[in-house]
Amino acid sequence: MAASRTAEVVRETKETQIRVTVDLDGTGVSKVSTGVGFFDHMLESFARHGGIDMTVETKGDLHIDMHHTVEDTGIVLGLAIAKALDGFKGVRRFGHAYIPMDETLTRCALDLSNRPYLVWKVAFQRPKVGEMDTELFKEFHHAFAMNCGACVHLETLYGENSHHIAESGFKALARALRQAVELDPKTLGHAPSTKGVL
Ligand SMILES: O=P(O)(O)OC[C@@H](O)[C@@H](O)c1cnc[nH]1
Repeated sequence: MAASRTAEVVRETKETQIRVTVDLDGTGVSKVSTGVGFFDHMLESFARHGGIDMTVETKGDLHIDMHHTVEDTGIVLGLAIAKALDGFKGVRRFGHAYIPMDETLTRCALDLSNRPYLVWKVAFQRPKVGEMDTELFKEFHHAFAMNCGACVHLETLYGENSHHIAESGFKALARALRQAVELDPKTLGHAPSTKGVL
């Protein structure tokens, strides 16, 4: 019986108080509450398409703006997934996904290298989606990648609608991650790296 790949991370600052739980071998059931409706929708989509059971409880200083809420949630979600992966042993390590949403096509390629990096080739035609500033989506993806230990390349190949561009990005990240965290019989028991450790 494989060890459970679950984790809980709690992070409290003067700006945000966040609790995240993940189960990497779930079926994408989520309970999300950040105080930002569109962001909740994106995180629910991330859980569903990542096949990750997830709870996200974020209380942030929204009276200032949404920046801390969105960025810090990305930090804690990244930390929780890295904690559940427990040294990346036995996983595929690499994942990629192409996600169409109507007129939009987005690509994500991801490496659980433990050398975190973000290549962001996503542009929006509108400053907001719902009540969210579109500039915050990069903040989330950057915070997530840095704290998950993932090298993430996310690119909108083409698209117009800002909802589709944002959501296809969360779906592409989720589907690429889902592939990367799959257990690989060829790497069980050791890290998938020629240097012997990630
Ligand atoms: O996961 P789906 O793409 O089936 O739908 C999710 C929901 O976001 C969908 O209603 C949507 C369609 N266009 C923008 N959003």
